[in-house]
Amino acid sequence: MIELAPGLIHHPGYLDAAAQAALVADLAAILREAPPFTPTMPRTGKPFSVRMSNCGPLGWVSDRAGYRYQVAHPETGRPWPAMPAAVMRAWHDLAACPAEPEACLVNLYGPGTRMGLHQDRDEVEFDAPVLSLSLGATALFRYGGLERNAPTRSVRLASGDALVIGGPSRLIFHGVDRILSPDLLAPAAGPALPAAVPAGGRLNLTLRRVSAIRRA
Ligand SMILES: O=C(O)CCC(=O)C(=O)O
Ligand SMILES: [Fe+2]
Repeated sequence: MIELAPGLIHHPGYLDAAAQAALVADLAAILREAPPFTPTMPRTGKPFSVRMSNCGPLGWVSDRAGYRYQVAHPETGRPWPAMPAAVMRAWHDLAACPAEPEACLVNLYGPGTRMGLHQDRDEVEFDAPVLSLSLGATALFRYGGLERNAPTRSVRLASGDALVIGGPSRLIFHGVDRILSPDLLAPAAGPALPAAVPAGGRLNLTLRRVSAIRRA
């Protein structure tokens, strides 16, 4: 494990090849039950380039009305599928949090998809970390400080990597500059991703505690 900044902990190769393949199979079923949707920007309605789904009791959505968590898929109206046991295990293993995660956002990246610099701040509880798991093509992940204009660095997130965004880094600005094509890397790729993910693409899961942790 590598502490990139206080509370920002990279676990390269956290999931081995077998665990990645098993998680991809779980995600294929989740994406059939809760098909990827294209979120749009608040106010402008401009579409994101990343497509999304969720699992767990709550899911993150965005449209003209704003960013929010909700219990149902924005297009099917159905509840989100349950979080796979493997992602719950990763949370218990890495999050150092007394409460369960409530949302697992599933981001689908194609080779040209980016995600602009942002903070994850739609949750009520910031004492819990955000736990990220990556599958498929490697991403160039950018992270900075608590102000948008703070200096930034980047790290490659490869298939099987976990990243804990917590503690003093919980509200850092971060984003995905680009998805690296497999031929630039050795070894390439990771497991074959579900059909809903574009060829040469990437899946990223972020587990989040949304509501306040009840303290004794
Ligand atoms: O794909 C990633 O590595 C980051 C995703 C992210 O920042 C988010 O979904 O809020
Ligand atoms: Fe984020």
